[in-house]
Amino acid sequence: MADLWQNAMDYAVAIARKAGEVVRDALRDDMKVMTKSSSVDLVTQTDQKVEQLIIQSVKEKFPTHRFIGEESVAAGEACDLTDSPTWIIDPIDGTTNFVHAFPFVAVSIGFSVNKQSEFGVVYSCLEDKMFTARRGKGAFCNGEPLKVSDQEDIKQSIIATEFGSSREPEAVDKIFSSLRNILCIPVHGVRGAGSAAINMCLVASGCVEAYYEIGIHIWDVAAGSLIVSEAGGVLMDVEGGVVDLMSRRIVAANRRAIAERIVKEIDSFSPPRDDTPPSKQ
Ligand SMILES: O=P(O)(O)O[C@H]1[C@H](O)[C@@H](O)[C@H](O)[C@H](O)[C@@H]1O
Ligand SMILES: [Mg+2]
Ligand SMILES: [Mg+2]
Repeated sequence: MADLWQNAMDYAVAIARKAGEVVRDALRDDMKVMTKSSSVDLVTQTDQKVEQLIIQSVKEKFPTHRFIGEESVAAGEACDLTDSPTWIIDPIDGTTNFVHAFPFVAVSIGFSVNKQSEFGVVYSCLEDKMFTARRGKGAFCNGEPLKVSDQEDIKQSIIATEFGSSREPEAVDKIFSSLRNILCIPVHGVRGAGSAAINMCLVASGCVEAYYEIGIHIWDVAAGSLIVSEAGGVLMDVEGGVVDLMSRRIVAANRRAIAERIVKEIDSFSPPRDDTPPSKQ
C-alpha cells in the first residue's frame, strides 16, 4: 500500500536542507539578537525568516495542513495540536549556539496526524547530518540506520541535559539538584549539545544513553521523539508516566530501565504547558 505521508516527508527533508543553507549562510552575517521569555531566551531574524520560509513552502504544497511554529507562537499564535495534519517546526533549535557559532544547530520538523507522530526530520546543519524517522519504518542519519546504545548499566552511561532558558532561582535550584543526583549515581559523564533536537538524535545514534530536560517545548522535541523511538529508544515523563509533548518535560533513553533510573533522581517541576494560553498561565 502506498505510504500516505511519504510525499510530505520527502518535502520536509528538502525544505529542511534548504532552511539549513539559509542558517549556514546567516552565520557569516552580522546578527541582530533579540530576546523572548527571558534575557537568555534568544531569537534572531534568521529564526523568523527560516520559519516563514518553511511555512510558506509547505502551505503552497499542502494548503489544508496546520502548523505549530516556535516563532509564530512567540508572535501570539495558538499552540493547538488537533487531529489535522500538523507540521511542528523549530526553525533553529539551538539559537544560542547559532548566535555564538557553537557548532550544534538544527532545523527540526515534526509532523503529526490524529495527534500521532508520522515523521520527524532533524537537520543538524553545521554538521550536515540529516536525521529522519517515519513511523514504523526506523530512524536514519544521512540514510544510514540508527540504533540506540545497548548499554544496560547507568554507571557506564553518558546522560545529556540542558540548563534551559529560565533563570528563576527555584527552577535553577531544581535543575542543579537533578544534575547533582545524576552525576553522583555516578554516571560516566553529563553532556549537552545546546539543542534538544540534537541531544535526542545523540540518543538515537547510541552516543549518549539518555537525555532529559524540563522547560523544552513541543517544537524542540516533536521530531526528535519519533527519531528516538524509531531507533529503539523509549520516551517517558520526568515523573515516570507517559510522555506528553505539551507538558514541557521529557526523558528519552536507550531503554526503559535507564529512563526509570533517571526519573528517580529528577527533582521535577511543571512549567506552564505549551497548550495553556499566556492569559491563563
Ligand atoms: O530556543 P531554541 O529553539 O534554541 O531551543 C532550546 C533548546 O533546544 C533547549 O534544549 C535548550 O535548553 C534551550 O531552552 C533552547 O531554548
Ligand atoms: Mg528549540
Ligand atoms: Mg528555536
